[in-house]
Amino acid sequence: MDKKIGFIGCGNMGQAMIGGIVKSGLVPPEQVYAADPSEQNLNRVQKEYGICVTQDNLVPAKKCDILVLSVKPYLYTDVIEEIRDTVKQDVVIVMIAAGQTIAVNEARFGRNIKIVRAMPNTPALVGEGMAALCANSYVTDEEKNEVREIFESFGKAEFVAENMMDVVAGVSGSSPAYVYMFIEALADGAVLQGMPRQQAYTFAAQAVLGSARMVLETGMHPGALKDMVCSPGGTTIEAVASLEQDGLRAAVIRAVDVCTEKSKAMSK
Ligand SMILES: NC(=O)C1=CN([C@@H]2O[C@H](COP(=O)(O)OP(=O)(O)OC[C@H]3O[C@@H](n4cnc5c(N)ncnc54)[C@H](OP(=O)(O)O)[C@@H]3O)[C@@H](O)[C@H]2O)C=CC1
Ligand SMILES: O=C(O)[C@@H]1CCC=N1
Repeated sequence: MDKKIGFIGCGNMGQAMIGGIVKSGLVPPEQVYAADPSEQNLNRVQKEYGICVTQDNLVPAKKCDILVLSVKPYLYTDVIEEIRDTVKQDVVIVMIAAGQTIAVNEARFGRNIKIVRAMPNTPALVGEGMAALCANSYVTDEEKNEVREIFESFGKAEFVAENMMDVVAGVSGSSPAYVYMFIEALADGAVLQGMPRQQAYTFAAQAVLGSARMVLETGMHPGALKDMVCSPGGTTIEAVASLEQDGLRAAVIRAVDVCTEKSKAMSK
């Protein structure tokens, strides 16, 4: 891709996306820019990925064709105020913040600005991200495809209606955190039964990875895949019955629901 891609904010999500883009070879590292106040963050990405780094937000604003606003949601007002007179006329702004709507941010730019709203997740760093995208009417189909290509360079990406973005936060933006809790708990269970901790993380994480791939690659219903593991009178059904009793499903459904509601509340 012959485009310069910039990041304003180079924390957890910015670094995950930068890592994903550079590792995929979508653009050479010298076409990727990151601005952040933290020298430590900048040194890390500069050393690891060889991209251009700066503490001045106006550098990527001036140079980049696609500019990702990867700062915390509450900083959007100030950052847009800072960059809006410097960005290229036809720049595509990619907003990844939870609860930041296209309409509110169009108004902050105060002109017809191209905006793609996205909700990615940190597994982008290892090429297994999941992102939802939506765009305003100023973004051309070609530009939508370019932005999709960026997100697909480190995982899967789908365009959705903007009113789906809150639930995307609940089901894939935030859910890596719940999955890590599940992996940690699986490993704790194994440690309780005598397995060394590091080995327990490998066994737990590989079981989760393999199960996720079974869902995606076989296309089978998750319930049918679960049934294939449960031998009658065997070990698994003991564990499944115990999880049902302890409310695993209800807890997870509630977690996705409160996360989605929080994202909706942040939009107001
Ligand atoms: N983390 C995740 O899994 C996901 C996050 N997001 C979204 O990504 C955005 C960033 O989140 P995350 O990466 O977790 O947050 P982080 O705090 O890890 O990263 C934000 C970075 O922005 C820097 N920063 C602060 N002020 C400015 C400024 N004025 N100009 C430029 N950079 C600045 C921060 O520096 P300092 O620390 O020195 O303040 C920090 O390095 C959020 O809006 C979030 O909603 C979306 C999907 C998933
Ligand atoms: O916790 C948050 O608000 C961000 C958005 C999705 C994941 N992390």
